Formats: sequence, structure tokens, C-alpha cells
Amino acid sequence: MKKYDLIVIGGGSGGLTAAIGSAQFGARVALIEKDDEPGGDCLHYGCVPSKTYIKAAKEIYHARLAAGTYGFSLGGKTDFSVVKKRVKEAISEIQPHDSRERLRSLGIDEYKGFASFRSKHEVSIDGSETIYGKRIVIATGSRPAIPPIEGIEHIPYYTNETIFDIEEVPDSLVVIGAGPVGIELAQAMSRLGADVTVVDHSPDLMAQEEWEIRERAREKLTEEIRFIFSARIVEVKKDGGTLYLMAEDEDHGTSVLECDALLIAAGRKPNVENLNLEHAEVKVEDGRIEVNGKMQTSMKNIFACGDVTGDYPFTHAAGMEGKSIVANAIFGLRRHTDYTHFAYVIYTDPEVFHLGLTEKQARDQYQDEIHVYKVKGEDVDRFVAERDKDAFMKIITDKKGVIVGAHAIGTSAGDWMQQVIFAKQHGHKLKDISSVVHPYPARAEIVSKAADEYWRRRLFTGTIPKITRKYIKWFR
Ligand SMILES: Cc1cc2nc3c(=O)[nH]c(=O)nc-3n(C[C@H](O)[C@H](O)[C@H](O)COP(=O)(O)OP(=O)(O)OC[C@H]3O[C@@H](n4cnc5c(N)ncnc54)[C@H](O)[C@@H]3O)c2cc1C
Ligand SMILES: NC(=O)c1ccc[n+]([C@@H]2O[C@H](COP(=O)([O-])OP(=O)(O)OC[C@H]3O[C@@H](n4cnc5c(N)ncnc54)[C@H](O)[C@@H]3O)[C@@H](O)[C@H]2O)c1
Repeated sequence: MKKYDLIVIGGGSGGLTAAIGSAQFGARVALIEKDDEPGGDCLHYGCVPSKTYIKAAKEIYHARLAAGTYGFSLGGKTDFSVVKKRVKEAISEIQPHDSRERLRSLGIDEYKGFASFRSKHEVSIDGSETIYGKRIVIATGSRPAIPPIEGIEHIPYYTNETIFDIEEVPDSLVVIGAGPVGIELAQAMSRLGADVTVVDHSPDLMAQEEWEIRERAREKLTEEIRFIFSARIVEVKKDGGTLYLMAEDEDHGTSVLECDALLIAAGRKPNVENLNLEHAEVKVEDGRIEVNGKMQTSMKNIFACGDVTGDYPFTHAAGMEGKSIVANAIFGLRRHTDYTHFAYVIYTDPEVFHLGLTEKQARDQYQDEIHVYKVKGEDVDRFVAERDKDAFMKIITDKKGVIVGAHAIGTSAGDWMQQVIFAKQHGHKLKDISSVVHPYPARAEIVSKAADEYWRRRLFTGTIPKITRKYIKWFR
């Protein structure tokens, strides 16, 4: 039986980081991936294809808007085969980075097949070959959760695993789920030509976002998408080419939605099945693998990262957790994964950026001893010049000015807010950003406006102006 320092199950963002990091430090590593090529959800069915869709949709939408603005007309239908081609090209250009060849070139033994445990140190591949690992990583990711709806097994529907393969944009599309997957794809599909309705059983979208951001996002998105909140699809039927979806809505009772296609984006289910976790005494709690801060499962030599743990289902979280595993599983360190400065972006247009506490969370945590700084796009020259004034940003600090939360909405918000992640992570105060000179007229100036406001409140109110006035008089 072949023996390894580390066996990694799953070649997505988490597994690849753990395997490549460990091999680069000299560990003997095996990676088992069931699909033809590694890369996982992010490369094949998630981040990458969705961002290519979003970009194509955005270009088409803004071209049409621009035509209206500048007095000419743009007609015609999108050639969807071009969009699909661009998706394929994007995946295949990134694939070499995550390929079996690259893993081999790094000295990793890659296996193709479905992995399952035989014991706490033994993993079998497709039930045949068995290999031994001193330490093992479970990075099997997640799949779309399909809600229990009567008749769902008898109708065709899309998930993120199939929506990037469609031949044509449907005339009408219902999306179940207003989470990041649902709204990013709903907006893209609407811009590509579908009439889109999003149904969610929660009362609003983006419940975890700062309320002013949520309101602005809802206002913008409802210009393009119809939302039905507090509603549940309870039954589905197909007649000819049409789908009939029975929706139960708290306010309006039962109604029937007709559409050509259905996309299910109702959350994720960690991939824990058929791994024979009981052979390794790895505990599953609420359908996901339980880990401690060191990413260790209930069995000390077995670690888990990424979507299979369920807590932070993001590519960059899986990567961060994979790095902790390299430190803990290969070097025996006690590194805890720290999510204090974890940020994410929802890639709608406009983008939504989230870092740290919301104002409400900060008020609760710091007993109201916080400062809140808000800047609107209409106060920043670049947004005004480009006639794109919907941007909004809020930074929350503790009473000493240390950043505890930052939230924004606007074109490319995910890019211009990066500096705040850096500042927060390195313990800088908001005032420090004020001394950074931002090239004029960068959108990032919105952040320095908040920092300027920090100084304005301290310098130009209270006793300081009285003293400086006296000094200037004397100095004359
Ligand atoms: C539409 C969509 C858009 C997204 N956009 C973003 C985004 O913009 N930014 C972001 O941060 N996140 C995004 N995400 C989330 C991101 O894709 C996931 O958080 C990330 O892929 C999780 O990585 P992972 O390594 O845990 O799992 P995965 O990437 O799913 O990898 C798991 C791998 O394990 C393999 N596997 C599973 N079981 C076995 C087994 N028993 N044996 C062998 N191999 C196995 C699978 O084939 C797969 O390759 C998006 C998700 C979706 C669905
Ligand atoms: N830009 C990004 O970083 C990005 C993009 C896409 C996905 N992701 C990650 O992927 C994860 C999964 O995203 P998601 O949107 O699939 O899941 P989610 O859990 O975030 O959202 C699912 C939504 O579906 C609704 N829902 C669930 N069951 C329903 C039902 N039966 N009827 C009506 N509504 C129902 C929920 O109320 C929720 O609003 C996210 O948490 C995110 O971390 C990230």
C-alpha cells in the first residue's frame, strides 16, 4: 500500500491549496478527484462561469443603456453561442493552473476516482486501490440543495451545475432563492434576455447586509427582476413547453407562476455522503463536517476545509482554510483560521461589499460606543463625472477609530474597498487612510472621504478650532 504524509480528497479550491502548499514544503502528497479535471465548483460550475455570464450580460445591458442615452438605437438578439464560447474559453484558460499535469509537476500523486474511508488512515479509490495517509483532508465541497417540492422529480430544472450549458436563454425564468447564486444569475439571465422572477421564502434579500446597502440593492435589482418574497413553491407541473409553479405567498395566498425554465438556487448541501465517514469516526453535524479552529475533525488526524464544513462557502475561505491545514497537518502547528477580517463581494451590478460588523452588530457589541461614517457616490467626483451616482459606503469604527466594519455598494465596489480590508487586518485606524493620496479621480476616493470626515469631526469642532484661530491671529 502506498503511504503518504497527506491524502487530500477533492480537488477544488480547498483541496488544491492544502495539497499544493504541503507538497511545496516537501510533504509526500496524494490528491483524489472524482471528476476528469480538478478545479471544483469554482472553476467549473461557480465563480468563473458565473462571472463570465455576468460580464457578458453587463456589457450587453450597458450597451443598450448607452444607446438610449446617446440617442441611437441598438436592436437584435444576443447570439448566446458567443456567451457560451467565452465561458468555455475562461474555464480552459484557468484549467492548466488546476490541472492533473500541474499537480504531477509539483510531485503530487493524483488519483482519479471516488474516495471513501476504510479506516482513519486508509482511503480507497473507487472501492479498489487503497492508500495510507498519516493525515487526511476532506475537501469534497457542496452541491445544490433541492427543496422538497411536489412534482420536482418529473420536471426539468437547472442548477448552477447545468445553467452554464444551456443552448438558448429562456424567454421566462423563475429562480428559487435570492441568495448570491440566485441574484447574480437572475440579473445576468435577465440582461441576456429572459424575463426573470425570483421567489424566496425569506422576507427580503441580502438579510445579512447593512440595511442601507440592502435597500439600495433592492431598489436597483427590482428595476430588472421581479421578486416575490415570503413565498414558497410548493408544487410544480409541466404541460407542453410550459412549467406551472404553485407558489404559496404569506400575503397573497396561492398563485400560479408560468415560465419556460426554472433555476434552483436554494442553498447548498455539503458532500458528506458515501465517504464512509463512520469508518474513520468523523462526525457529521447538521449535514456538514464539524471542525475545530484548526480545521481538525472529530478524528485528530483528519482535517476538513471548504464548503463541506458549511460555515463560509466561499472560494477564498476554502483557500484560507487549506493554508491553515498546511500549517497544522504538515508542521504540527496550532494555527486557528481567523475569519475576523473576512470580506466578500456579491457580484451583482452594482457590486455589494461586506467586511466585518454591520452598524447594528457593532452597536450591540460595543454598547453604542462607535462612530459611523457614510459617503454617497454623489459626493465623489469620479462617480459624478461618470453619471453613476448610486454608490454608497459606510465604515464603522470603535470609539478609538479602529475599523470594525465596512460595507459598500457601487460599480466595482469589490475593488475600491480592498484598501479597507488591508487597513482593518493590520489594525490601522480610519484616520490612517486619510494620509494615503488617492490618484484623482479614482473611485477609491470614496474611502478617503470617510477618513477626511474622521479628521473634520475631530479638528474642526470643539476646542481645536478655537485654539488654531487664536494661534493664527497671533502669528499674523
Ligand atoms: C454559481 C456560483 C458562484 C459562486 N461564486 C463565487 C464567487 O464569486 N466568489 C467566491 O468566493 N465563491 C463563489 N462561489 C462559492 C465557491 O464556488 C465555493 O465556495 C468553492 O468552490 C468551495 O471550494 P471547495 O474546495 O470546498 O469545494 P469544490 O470546489 O466544490 O471542490 C470539491 C471537489 O471535490 C470533488 N469530490 C467530491 N467528493 C469526492 C470524493 N468522494 N472523491 C473524490 N473527489 C470528490 C469534487 O468533484 C470537486 O472537484 C460560487 C458558487 C456558485 C455555485
Ligand atoms: N459572490 C460570491 O462570493 C458568491 C456568489 C455565489 C455564491 N457564493 C457562495 O455560495 C453560497 C451558496 O449560495 P446560494 O445563493 O446558493 O445559497 P444561500 O443559502 O446563500 O441562499 C439561498 C436562498 O434560497 C432561499 N431558499 C431556500 N430554500 C427555499 C425554498 N424552498 N423556497 C424559496 N426560497 C428558498 C433562502 O431563503 C436563501 O435566500 C453562498 O452562501 C456564498 O457563500 C458566493
